[in-house]
Amino acid sequence: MRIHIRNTTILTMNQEEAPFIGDIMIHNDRIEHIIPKDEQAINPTILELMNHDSVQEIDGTNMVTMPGLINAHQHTPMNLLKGFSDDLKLMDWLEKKMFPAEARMTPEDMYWGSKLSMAEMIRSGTTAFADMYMHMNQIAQAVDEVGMRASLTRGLVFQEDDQGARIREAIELVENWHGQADGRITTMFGPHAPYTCPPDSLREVIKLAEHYQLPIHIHLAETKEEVVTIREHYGQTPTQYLYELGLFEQLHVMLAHSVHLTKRDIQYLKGMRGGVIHNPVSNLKLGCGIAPVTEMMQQGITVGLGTDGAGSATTLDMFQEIKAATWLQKLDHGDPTVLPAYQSLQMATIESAKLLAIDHETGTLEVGKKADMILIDLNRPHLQPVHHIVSLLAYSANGADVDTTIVNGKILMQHRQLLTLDEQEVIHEGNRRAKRIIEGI
Ligand SMILES: N[C@@H](CCSC[C@H]1O[C@@H](n2cnc3c(=O)[nH]cnc32)[C@H](O)[C@@H]1O)C(=O)O
Ligand SMILES: [Zn+2]
Repeated sequence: MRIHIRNTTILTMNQEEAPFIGDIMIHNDRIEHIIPKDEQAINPTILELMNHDSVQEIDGTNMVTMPGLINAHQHTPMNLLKGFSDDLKLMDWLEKKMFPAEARMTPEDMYWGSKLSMAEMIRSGTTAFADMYMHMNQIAQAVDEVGMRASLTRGLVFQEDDQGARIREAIELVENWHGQADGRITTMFGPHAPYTCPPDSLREVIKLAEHYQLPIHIHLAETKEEVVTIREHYGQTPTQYLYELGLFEQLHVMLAHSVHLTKRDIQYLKGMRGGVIHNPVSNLKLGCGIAPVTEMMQQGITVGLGTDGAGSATTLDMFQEIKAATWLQKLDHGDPTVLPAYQSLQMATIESAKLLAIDHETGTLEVGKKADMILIDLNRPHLQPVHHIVSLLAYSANGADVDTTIVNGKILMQHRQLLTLDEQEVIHEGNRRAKRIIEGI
């Protein structure tokens, strides 16, 4: 099965390669050819291939084709809790609203909540995401059916009883789903956060991750309160707490937030495998603070982008995260030259791919990589005139400008029509379930 994207402006996100007009040939799940226009005439095999009748044609005229966006930190079923509880401090929001609501959520709620998030993500140009939640089997099922790429983690909190059940669920997820769904699903282990994971529990999860040779996905230093709590309990910063437990010795680690870091904390993270997931909109909305993104990048730490759950994020539109990330850093440093447009797009593509340990497969458009890409329609007033495409994409585009979304060589949305899920059914089911879950909280 081949798909030929014709006459499109190609932004490969491979180093600082400038956008160019050309064609892309997809063969099954991979990128087979990327052909600049001026090379087509001298390449008869390509021309012969393009005119083959079994090729599905996509007219990419007036569209930019770029790597799909990668949301490196999500709690997808929380889309059912979007707008249910806003304007609260994190721990109040978590303890008084989220945890009670989550206690009512059934495995089927996770399936439909995750599908509602995936509908929103596909529409706004996200092709891969990292999820940390519970009842992960149903979420994996939804990912398998819808066709997205996902890194899945069973989030582990150790404040309540029956920890065994949660650990068993985490191991089942890894054993049943890692590498499944045509390789689109990968898995990690997820101790929730320093303040919900005492040392012994954290050591247990680290041992598990080392045994399975899989990464760790954890929240870190999101709020000032967390820093105070950990200092009171352990006399350390949250980062030092993780470092002393040996978290960074062998494992690939994804650290969500990492807002409140001292200079010494950043040194602890220097040279780590994996890196930091920056969630600027969530940090803004929860009043958490501004993560030291520029400083971490200067130390060579990989920094990708995520939205966090729809409970604390406002939408799952990664174009919004891109804008918030670059504009926050410019404001924080009083310097408009920090985190320029191209670098902010890299955070949402290849840098997030590195965090999910899938950058060998996706994150840039290169021959041989997986065919995960989006087509953005420039033919609209807010994206014209086209002086610098990279600036337009970083500073002007939004999720509604995405016309087509392709994952693993399969078209999930074309001309803004979702092709692998029934959007009205998902909206109906999501509403029905959300009402029950939040009743009386
Ligand atoms: N509550 C579940 C664990 C789910 S893991 C993911 C957890 O992270 C929580 N969460 C979502 N966003 C944030 C955030 O920004 N900071 C910390 N926790 C969050 C979310 O509400 C959820 O409880 C259990 O008891 O097994
Ligand atoms: Zn989170």
